Amino acid sequence: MEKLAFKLTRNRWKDAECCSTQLIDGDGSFNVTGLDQFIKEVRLAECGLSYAVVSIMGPQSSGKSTLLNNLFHTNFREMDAFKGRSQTTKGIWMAKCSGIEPCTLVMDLEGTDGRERGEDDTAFEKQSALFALAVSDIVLINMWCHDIGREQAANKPLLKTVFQVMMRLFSPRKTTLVFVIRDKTRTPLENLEPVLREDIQKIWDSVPKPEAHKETPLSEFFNVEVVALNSYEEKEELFREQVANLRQRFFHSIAPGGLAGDRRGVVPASGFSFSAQQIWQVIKENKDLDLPAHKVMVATVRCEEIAHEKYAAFIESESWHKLEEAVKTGPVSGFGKKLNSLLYTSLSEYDSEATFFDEGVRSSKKRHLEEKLFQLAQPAHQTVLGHLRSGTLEKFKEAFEKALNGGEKFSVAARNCTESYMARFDEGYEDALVELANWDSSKFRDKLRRDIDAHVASVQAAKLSELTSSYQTKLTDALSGPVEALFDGANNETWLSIRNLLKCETESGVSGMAKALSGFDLDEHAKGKMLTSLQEYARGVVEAKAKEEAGRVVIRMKERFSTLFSHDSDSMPRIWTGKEDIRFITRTARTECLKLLAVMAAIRLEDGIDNIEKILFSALLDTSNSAATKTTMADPLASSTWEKVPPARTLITPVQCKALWRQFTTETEYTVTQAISAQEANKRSNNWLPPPWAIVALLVLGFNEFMTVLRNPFYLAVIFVGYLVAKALWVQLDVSGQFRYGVLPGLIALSTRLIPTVMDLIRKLSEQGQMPPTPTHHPPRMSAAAASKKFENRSTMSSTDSSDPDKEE
Ligand SMILES: Nc1nc2c(ncn2[C@@H]2O[C@H](COP(=O)(O)OP(=O)(O)OP(=O)(O)O)[C@@H](O)[C@H]2O)c(=O)[nH]1
Repeated sequence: MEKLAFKLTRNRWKDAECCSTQLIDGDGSFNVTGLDQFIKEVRLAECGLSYAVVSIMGPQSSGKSTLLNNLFHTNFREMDAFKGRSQTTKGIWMAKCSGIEPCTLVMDLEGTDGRERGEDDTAFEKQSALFALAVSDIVLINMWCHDIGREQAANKPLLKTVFQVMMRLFSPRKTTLVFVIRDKTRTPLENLEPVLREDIQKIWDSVPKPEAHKETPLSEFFNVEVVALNSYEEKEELFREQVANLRQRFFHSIAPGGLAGDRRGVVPASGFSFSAQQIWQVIKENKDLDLPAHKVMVATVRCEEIAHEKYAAFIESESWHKLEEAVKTGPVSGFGKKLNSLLYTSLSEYDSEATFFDEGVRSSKKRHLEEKLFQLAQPAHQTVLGHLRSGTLEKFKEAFEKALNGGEKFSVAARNCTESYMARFDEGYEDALVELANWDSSKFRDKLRRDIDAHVASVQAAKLSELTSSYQTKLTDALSGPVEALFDGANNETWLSIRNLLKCETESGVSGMAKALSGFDLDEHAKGKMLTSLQEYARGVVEAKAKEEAGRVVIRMKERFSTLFSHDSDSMPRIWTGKEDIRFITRTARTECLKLLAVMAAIRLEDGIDNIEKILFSALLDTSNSAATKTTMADPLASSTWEKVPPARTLITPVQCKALWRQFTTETEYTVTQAISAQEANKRSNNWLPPPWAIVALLVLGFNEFMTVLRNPFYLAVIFVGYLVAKALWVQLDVSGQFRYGVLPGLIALSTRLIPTVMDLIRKLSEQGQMPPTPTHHPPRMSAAAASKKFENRSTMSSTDSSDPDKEE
């Protein structure tokens, strides 16, 4: 039905094309589709504000369509003259005036006073009149010439209606009313017009007006023009001529001074369809029509629509898709310009389409569109900046590492690389800058700067830590071994030597590190702190070593005691022959051990004298300080602190010293006892002669037997042989050696060795008896085995009693 209502017809006006559509049907339904199609066909949207709308009102079958078709070369349906007067135009029709500039639309309204609707049905008449007044710039009022001055004129109710509804338009636009007098009589127009104007004024005066317009003249609302035409039916030629003249007045009707009224309420052409729909809806709902508010409303809706269209077009555009995809994979060269151009195109399209709408609405909707577009595009921009930031950071790291590996000073490398890569970021930042959006993306720059600084700081921390630990290792190596060696030979000069060593090594380490630190961008405070820390570390190494040595002081003391006790002044091992003064040796060794204990008792890295050694000697070694004295005096070691030595520097407290000394003496006592035992045994072994009284008694009592033996050579020989045998057995059995450890062990050892030794002797003697006499005087050459055996025997003999030369003989 709606499709049918729209027709594109080639009318009788030769080459001109005329479009027309039924805008509102007889039932008051608005033909939205038909109108939109019509607007598209006549390309009304492109007209902006350059278009005009003309309507015609008048009694039914008064030749309205005929007039419009002749005047605007349209193709409205006309009544067939031969069928009689009946209604042909239902509702409101619209067509484009052909050949008139600017684009002029004309509306043919259903005739008033129609028999088809019945006498009382004036609702549609009023509605269509109000619609025509709200939408049109020019309203033609078609009237019969013979109705002028008549009380019962057909157009009187129509005019009343027009004036009444005009009051319902808030701040209405000034409309031009062109009264077209049809079937002009011979009465000249000059005479007819005053009568008509009088009629119009009367009607105006009779119309009830709101308080605000009580005194408002007609001219405030309308420009009244009067035109008279001869009868179309009777004087067609003349009619056409007059119509052609009238047509001229519709050219450039919207220009200043043109036929159209003021243009205050005009809506842009692209909003015409929506505006017309809304006006009709308001009229149908019988509400007051506030044209200014309506204009804003139309602007709002249309601007919103345009903005939405532009936004959708932006999203769908291939350029945007490409750009959006490209930024996902990495930085895009010229991103800012590309995005800016896309945004600019979209916004300028909006501007050009919405240009004729209310400025306030237009700007606000543009801002909204901008916001939406920016919101859509900003993530892509941020992605680009994200790529730029992370890429720059990675490149910075590489360049920085390369510069450091190339031997550049840390601070110089850090400064140069930072400046260079921040500048590169700024270039990329500029490239990605979207002028229209002017997004504040400084946070990316700030973040990059923070990341670079953090990286530099972390590398610096690592390098400094590396440097510190290298110097610490150097100091540990330089101090640990020497300090241990110094403690090993602890004496009164030990701590002085340690202090000198510490000072020397610390100074060397600190100066080396200070030189290395000059390459870093450190303030004096931080530098000083690091150097102090190194000094403290060196001191710590010494202190730790001292603590470690103090922990094993008893072992050290025992070693020292053992060395001094068991070796003489030439470091030769002692043999306890009995001549040694064990007491003196023990005391000397213990004195040295006590010195060691005194050295290890406290850390002495500062100059200063303490009396630890004195206290230890007086308490532990001084023999004059007898037990009696000790009982009367307080024990100087019954304390947990040393005088003049703070607890932090104390390694072994007095009480601990006492306990350690006790442990030491107990553990070394056995060595001393062993030495004493060895000495006594030695003495015993060397003292085998009987006591002198026994010798004297033996000589006195055995004098006669002795003389008998001396006088008898046989006895002498037997005694001599017996002596030799006994002597051989003594040597073989090492009798003196066996009895060194006591009588019982000596007897047991001898009993086990006696028989084998006797057997061996007999065997040797028998071997010597069987040996043939030597042919020469030279000593016989011994076989290797015999020589070896002899050597063995000699060495056995010498080892058993090397100190006794008689035995060897
Ligand atoms: N007397 C006279 N008749 C005319 C004139 N113009 C047209 N007519 C005739 O009037 C009749 C109605 O013409 P339309 O143009 O259809 O009139 P209308 O006002 O459009 O009719 P509706 O649309 O039905 O209201 C036709 O028969 C025309 O020939 C004129 O100037 N004088």
